[in-house]
Amino acid sequence: MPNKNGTILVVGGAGYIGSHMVRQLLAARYDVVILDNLSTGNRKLVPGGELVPGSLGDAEVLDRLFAGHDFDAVMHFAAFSQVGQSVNQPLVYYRNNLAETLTLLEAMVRHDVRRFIFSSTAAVYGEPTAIPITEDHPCLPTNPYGNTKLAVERLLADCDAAYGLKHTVLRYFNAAGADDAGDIGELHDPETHLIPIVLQAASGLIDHIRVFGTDYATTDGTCVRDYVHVNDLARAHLLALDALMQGADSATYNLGSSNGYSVNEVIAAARSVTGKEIPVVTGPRRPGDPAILVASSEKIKHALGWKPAYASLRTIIRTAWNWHLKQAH
Ligand SMILES: NC(=O)c1ccc[n+]([C@@H]2O[C@H](COP(=O)([O-])OP(=O)(O)OC[C@H]3O[C@@H](n4cnc5c(N)ncnc54)[C@H](O)[C@@H]3O)[C@@H](O)[C@H]2O)c1
Ligand SMILES: O=c1ccn([C@@H]2O[C@H](COP(=O)(O)OP(=O)(O)O[C@H]3O[C@H](CO)[C@H](O)[C@H](O)[C@H]3O)[C@@H](O)[C@H]2O)c(=O)[nH]1
Repeated sequence: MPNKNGTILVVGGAGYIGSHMVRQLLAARYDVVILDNLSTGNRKLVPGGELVPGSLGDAEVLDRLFAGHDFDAVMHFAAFSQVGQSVNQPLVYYRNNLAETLTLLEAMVRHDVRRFIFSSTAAVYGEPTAIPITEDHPCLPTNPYGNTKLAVERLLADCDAAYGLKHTVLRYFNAAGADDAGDIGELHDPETHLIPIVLQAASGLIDHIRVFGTDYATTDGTCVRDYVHVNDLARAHLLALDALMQGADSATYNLGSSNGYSVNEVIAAARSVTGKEIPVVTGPRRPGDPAILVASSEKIKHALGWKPAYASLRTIIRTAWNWHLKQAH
């Protein structure tokens, strides 16, 4: 049966969040083309659609892609996203996250594709002055990664004004969990995110989890974050896509659960879900980590009716554990 809803280019669709997006788009009967250079992604995460290996900074590849398909919209997940690495290699980050995105936007304008959904981040806010963080909180990133994302946000606003490029900016807080089927999930090498590392410690793949800092001004001294399920992130994109298809104006939304959990609380929840001991050692703060990041997601709730379906941290961890166990076998 032919797909009826449209054709979407998913850039970075072989990555963690992008692969969950591809699955939801296919389920919602969109045709999906994935552009991914597999730099941090993995072919085995791609759940369907047409994978075109290549870089979004390659104008020739883009021209061929846009000439060969009638895209209704582009979803852009491709980026490097390790904060610490961005501090040491800013040129690599500005090249990959900003310059390559410029090439993609140029191709879109050239081929008259004017709907765009962008994966931004809580890192655009920097050190928050108020919690929960609303979208009108000042944007003062504290690292090059956040700077590159904010630069793209500003570029998008200018492209809307000049070329009518309608876009939705989605500022994710901490993406976590895996699809319930257990066949796609977080697969980074090296892994830097808390929950997958905690689960590696639970299964004995690593000796312990190191807690970065126990002297923050939080209830137990460890950093507080807002964990949001990867399928909830993908569902927000579907809602944003629907809105853009119906002529919505450009908008910026936070995506979080609005609940904050400390690193110690995440470890405790993981112990309870896995039934494993999870050895912990404490270490110094990781440079650049704000003490508390918790989203207000009221704006997208009101505008698009989005609400996380995976509301509890335990449920989120359970889906990640399910994926982790299937990986091991
Ligand atoms: N994971 C999180 O908690 C989180 C939080 C906030 C924002 N984000 C943003 O969400 C997006 C997806 O994150 P993720 O965790 O799925 O990352 P990921 O590394 O798993 O996925 C990124 C994908 O993009 C591809 N890619 C990177 N550069 C490319 C290029 N130049 N050309 C083509 N493909 C390229 C990679 O191969 C990979 O498949 C990123 O933009 C990230 O900055 C992630
Ligand atoms: O081995 C570890 C790994 C992480 N942490 C702590 O766990 C918390 C969560 O860390 P993650 O690395 O999982 O996530 P971040 O909050 O650093 O980063 C997330 O949010 C950022 C925005 O602030 C970016 O968007 C980034 O891409 C996204 O993964 C932090 O307090 C971190 O210090 C540890 O204690 N030990």
